[in-house]
Amino acid sequence: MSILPWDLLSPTMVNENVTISALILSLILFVSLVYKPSSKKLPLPPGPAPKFITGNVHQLPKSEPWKTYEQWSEVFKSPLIYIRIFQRHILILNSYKSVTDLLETRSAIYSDRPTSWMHKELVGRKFAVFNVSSSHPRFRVYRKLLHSGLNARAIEVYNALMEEETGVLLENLGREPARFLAHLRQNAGAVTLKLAYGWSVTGTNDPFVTSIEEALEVQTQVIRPGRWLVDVFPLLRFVPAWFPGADFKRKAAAYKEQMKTVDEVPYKWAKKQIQSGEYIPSFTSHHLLPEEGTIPDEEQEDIIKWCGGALYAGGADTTVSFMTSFFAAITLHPKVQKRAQGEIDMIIGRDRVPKSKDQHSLPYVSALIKEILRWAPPVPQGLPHCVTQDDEYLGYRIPKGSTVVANIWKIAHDPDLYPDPFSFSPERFLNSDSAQNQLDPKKFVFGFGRRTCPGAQFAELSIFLNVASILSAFTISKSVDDYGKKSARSSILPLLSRVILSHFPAVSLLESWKCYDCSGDKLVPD
Ligand code: HEM
Repeated sequence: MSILPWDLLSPTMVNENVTISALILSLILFVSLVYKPSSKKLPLPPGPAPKFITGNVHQLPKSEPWKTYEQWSEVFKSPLIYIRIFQRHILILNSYKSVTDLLETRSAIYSDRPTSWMHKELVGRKFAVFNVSSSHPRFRVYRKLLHSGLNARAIEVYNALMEEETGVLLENLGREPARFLAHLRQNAGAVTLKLAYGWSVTGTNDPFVTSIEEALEVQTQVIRPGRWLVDVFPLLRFVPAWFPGADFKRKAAAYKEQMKTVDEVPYKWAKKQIQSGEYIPSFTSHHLLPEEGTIPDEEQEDIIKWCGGALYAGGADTTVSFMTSFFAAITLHPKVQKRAQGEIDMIIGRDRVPKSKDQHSLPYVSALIKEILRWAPPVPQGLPHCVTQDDEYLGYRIPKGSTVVANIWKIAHDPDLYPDPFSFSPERFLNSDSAQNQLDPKKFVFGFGRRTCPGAQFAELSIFLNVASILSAFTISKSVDDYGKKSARSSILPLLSRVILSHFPAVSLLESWKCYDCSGDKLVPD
């Protein structure tokens, strides 16, 4: 019969030596069976030394923080970097492996969003799709609703709408190429507002687009890390608005009103249209008038409202960023443009522009789109996640509540994944043996785990239509200045054998494009 540890403590054992040895033995056994080293003993991931109160605020650059994160990752020879902004602890993931290991494989605990007292509580955005906590019951409902409205089959309903808006974009570019950034904005606004509410944008000064853009600009200020003292000292949220120095409370109230233009104002308009019977089918009408005929209650309406608002907020800037990078890339690489046009001519011909049904029949155009997503990812540091439990990874401790940032830009320029990462080469994704192709950037540019972008398929179709149609109708080239010299700007020139349009003036592209960040000065045009 085997002796169990507690048997060894039996009072029948009289020999004192035996008792002590047994005690020691049982203690060792107990410790080896039960005791696991506490993760608190593990070190935090490395990072630059913080200051006592402000942490690493002084080391954060004003722009392109993802490049600084990459440098830290090299200095500390670690894909994981840990920093602190006042009381906020931030883990930065600089490799595809760490991002998939944590944000995908352990997504059950890495899918929350960080708390922000000013933005979420005082400005009232805690129920916005982007901000809602993964532990809130609404999270699942939002995801389900967005998935059902934006999956590959559901978006077939919107093919005609997207094709129509691409036609408007071509017309605008042809008529007024110098204002092409405004046309790209109009296109993104038109597609997302029609999708969300059935609202038709008619020009570059659309009232909904203008007020939503202004509100989203305010949001950029509100979410700036370290901007609000209340995020550092949450107790300040109880200070009344009239109290001297409580300016943030008054600002929060004003921002709250302004932010309503993102979701409440267009939602109310759509609801009125739907009630009148004169409406264009949209995400909102589809959910307010479900096929089974049930009328949504107040709570369900609130959910539809927040989801509708997320479509513009998620879809507009990202698409514009992508399209701007497309213009930059194609201006700098005329050979790429020529090859893409050759493919369009050969497969689709010249008597029509590409349609949704052509999305998977143009391999070079698809590779070009992947390369733009990689070269200039529209959301270079993703959206912050938050870990809901203490965790351990690669021998490091990751405390519960840490904000987790995925350095998408670094992954997209990792030489181990993409040899010669700063050169622009759609050929990376064109190998006839697909196993030889480099990693498809769609695996990370749309985010991770339970938070991955619900609009990815819609976005892919929308950017395919724009890219393929522009290439089929125009040739984009560097502009020629008054002295006949090519400048670093881009102009859209008509290709005589395609749609014949008049000559276009130069548009200032590269300066504005730089802020989206790609590889900057290192670019070598063909
Ligand atoms: C090229 C275009 C786009 C890119 C690169 C992109 C990228 C992203 C990324 C990186 C995230 C964060 C995911 C995470 O937290 O891990 C995100 C979230 C989101 N995106 Fe997109 N997106 C694009 C277009 C769109 C479009 C067209 C829509 C809607 C029509 C959309 C709606 C959303 C929404 C609602 C979220 C929030 C998801 C959540 O927090 O649960 N996006 N997107």
